[in-house]
Amino acid sequence: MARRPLPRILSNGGAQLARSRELARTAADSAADVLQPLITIARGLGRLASAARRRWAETPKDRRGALLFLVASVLLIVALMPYGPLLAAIALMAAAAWQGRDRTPPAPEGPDDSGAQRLASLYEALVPYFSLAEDPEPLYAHGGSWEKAFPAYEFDADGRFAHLVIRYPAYFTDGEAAARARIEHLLTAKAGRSREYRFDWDEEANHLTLTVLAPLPTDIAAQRFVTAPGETVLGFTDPTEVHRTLPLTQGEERRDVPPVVWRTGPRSTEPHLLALGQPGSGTSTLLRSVALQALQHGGDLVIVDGGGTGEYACLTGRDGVLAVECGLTGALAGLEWAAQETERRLIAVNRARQEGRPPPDDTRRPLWILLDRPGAFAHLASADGRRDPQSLLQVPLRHGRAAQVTVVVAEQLDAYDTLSDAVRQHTRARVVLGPADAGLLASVLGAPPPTTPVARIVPGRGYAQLGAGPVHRLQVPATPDPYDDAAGRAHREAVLELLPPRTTPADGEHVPEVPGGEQDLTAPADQDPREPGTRPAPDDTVPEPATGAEPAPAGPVPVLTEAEPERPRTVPTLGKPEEPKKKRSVPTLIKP
Ligand SMILES: Nc1ncnc2c1ncn2[C@@H]1O[C@H](COP(=O)(O)OP(=O)(O)OP(=O)(O)O)[C@@H](O)[C@H]1O
Repeated sequence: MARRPLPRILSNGGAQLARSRELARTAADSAADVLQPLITIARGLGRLASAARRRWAETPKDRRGALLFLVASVLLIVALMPYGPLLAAIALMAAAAWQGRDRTPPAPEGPDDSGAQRLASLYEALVPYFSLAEDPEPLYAHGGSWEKAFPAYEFDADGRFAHLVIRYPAYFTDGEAAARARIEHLLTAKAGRSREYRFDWDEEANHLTLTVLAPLPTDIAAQRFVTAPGETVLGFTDPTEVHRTLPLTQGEERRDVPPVVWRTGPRSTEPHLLALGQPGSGTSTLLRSVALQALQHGGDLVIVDGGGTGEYACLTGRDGVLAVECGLTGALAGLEWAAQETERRLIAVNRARQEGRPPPDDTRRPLWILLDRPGAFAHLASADGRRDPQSLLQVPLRHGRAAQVTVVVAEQLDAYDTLSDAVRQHTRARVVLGPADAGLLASVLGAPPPTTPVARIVPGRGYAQLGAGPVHRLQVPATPDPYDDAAGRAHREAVLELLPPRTTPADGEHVPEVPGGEQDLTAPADQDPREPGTRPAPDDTVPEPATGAEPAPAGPVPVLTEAEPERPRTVPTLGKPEEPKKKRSVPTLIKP
């Protein structure tokens, strides 16, 4: 059953409190509107009373008696006159209303001088794009007035555009990407290149709205996100883009941030993910973040690291991590096992369905195949005359969804062409991190982002698109390698806290302690903490892997012989009927 988060008011009250505050503010505004005349009269009475007090204080003491006598006489005459008290009350109220009127001078209409100058210069710059010689009543003409062209505008404290609505003539070809791009480019230049903008084209009304976007938060550390099983937070985006927020903690601070949530599993329409980026843009960090979340939801992980830099060493030997492979031989073995496991699950699920039983438990635990830089292996494999590990992803990619198998591939942008067709076809969830021009983004994501590229890109910053959905700006939570001394200590500690305990090693197996591991983040630089966790490629050869579509020969799953005592599960011989009652343990890929 999906785990529901506690009502927020019980934990920190953030969203609920904000909603209550909003309601209270609306009620107060409505009440203020209704009670406005009363408020004005009361304010006026107060002003009259203080004027009377002032007058009394200014009157010399010897003349106060005469003044008092005069006031008393007036009051007496008024009281004795027919309708006197009524007329006096009306006069007093009128005087109070007059005195109590709002005297703040109205805000000046229109922009100040510098704003007007900006609008006029932008108008002139747009004339060549939005005018035609044959137009008898041009909206844009040199020396014309910008008032009709810009129905709404706002400036920030520095006098730069914060929001702008632009009208354009109906004949402008707003359906053409190139024509739009020219206008967006010009507006970006005129509004300042250092910021990010969103452009919304209303083709029906011939309106273009420019909105300045605030930078996405870069200080969000890895943590237990409040998500349901099957949901993975890829990162965080703009509040206008998604209708959901996640409660986050940052030390003492709590806040709600809109996430980009990717759904996996049998009902997902984009069950596999491809993350691309320039070197250093943060794709490995994204994979680490996905891995930690998968482990949080009880998934099993097979990690294959083509980069070979040991960035996943912190996961080696952890409960739920079946393998962290960084050599070609290990990668082939791990991926072949994953392909066979996918087939086994499919057969088991199918058989259960035919027999009218629910799918067996050992097919329900999510299996994640995380592959970082497969292009490096493709090159090695072809040089060595061996199989490209990517070919083993065919079955998990094509059929993994029904078998709770999810594939995540990270690759560098310039190696996009080295990805197999299966990877490109079946990874419908896409992320691009780091600098990339609009054309490249459109070809990788499927649609161009509706925002301008950012001038200075921090690691983990990019765009995400899930299936045919909108393109979101994305900032991946900081999930550094905890053994990377260059990363911030708080962020590394946050990752260490999320790591599951180490799996109890099977007989004779020794998972070495990582020097300076969880406790000591200040290990000397000359110690390489990554080394012990990673498994170098063994020299021995692996059995020639079976093709994804063909059933594997009967016998043990290659290389993977260690038993995991806590979670015995059956691994049937692929393509053959499962032998009743004969159980084999799930292989642990850590040690041959
Ligand atoms: N979301 C993020 N927040 C903060 N720092 C990040 C983030 N993503 C990456 N970094 C930092 O940027 C650096 C590069 O990150 P990472 O290794 O993940 O990039 P990469 O794309 O995998 O590069 P390469 O392929 O060259 O290894 C690291 O120091 C990492 O800590």
